[in-house]
Amino acid sequence: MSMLSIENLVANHGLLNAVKGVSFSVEKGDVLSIVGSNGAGKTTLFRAISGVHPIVSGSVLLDGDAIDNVSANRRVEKGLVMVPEGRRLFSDMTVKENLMVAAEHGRKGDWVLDKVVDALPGLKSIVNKRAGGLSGGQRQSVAIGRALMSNPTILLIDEVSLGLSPIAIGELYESLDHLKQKLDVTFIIVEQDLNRAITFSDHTICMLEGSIELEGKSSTLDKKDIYAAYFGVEEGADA
Ligand SMILES: Nc1ncnc2c1ncn2[C@@H]1O[C@H](COP(=O)(O)OP(=O)(O)OP(=O)(O)O)[C@@H](O)[C@H]1O
Repeated sequence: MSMLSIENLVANHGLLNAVKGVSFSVEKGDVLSIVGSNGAGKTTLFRAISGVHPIVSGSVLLDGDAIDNVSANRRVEKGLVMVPEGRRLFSDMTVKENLMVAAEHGRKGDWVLDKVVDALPGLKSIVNKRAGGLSGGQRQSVAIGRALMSNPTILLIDEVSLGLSPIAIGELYESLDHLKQKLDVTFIIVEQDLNRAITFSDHTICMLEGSIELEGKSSTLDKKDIYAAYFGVEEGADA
């Protein structure tokens, strides 16, 4: 049985059909990257899986059980945790306070403040700083740290590297690689940087206009095919 199965999921924004019957499964310990151009439906899909965006039809199954009627908070308690696009930190609170909020509301487990602070780049030196004054890389570290405080079994990270400097991206992926090896966590990431997405993941899905255009093992997918799927180029056309 797959750890997470998405079956024919449909989600709208008003009259706009943003996710058009998407299906895929993720096995325990697997890393899945979702790529696709702006507006492909990646964020809406993530939000629907997390329970913060309503689904029109289809189903989300966690360990074989449909969780469609389970609230977003309960999904976090079950281990399904999302790092949203834009990080969404409490700007007036310190890093530590941001992390402790998640500890109160998430699953209990090994991931406590000291361990989280040690696991992510640069957190130690900013733990008492206000989140509002942090750089993009620092904010992303705190956002991922906050998710870890909920002791996730499945961690969805939307737009891992968007808006970050190359140095911050390098440091962040170094930590994520480390976490991937050490942690019993299944990762699903949305990543604009195709090379990072492919290198970090076991499987890749490319979305186009709300549907899955291409999917496969990251190590065997041809980058040319991914680019074609990304931009919706017809087979045989010049990419
Ligand atoms: N709040 C909203 N209200 C109306 N339409 C929306 C809203 N959010 C997204 N959309 C539309 O839904 C579609 C899918 O958007 P979504 O943000 O899920 O795509 P995405 O692949 O995550 O793109 P991006 O990389 O730009 O975030 C797009 O056509 C987008 O314009």
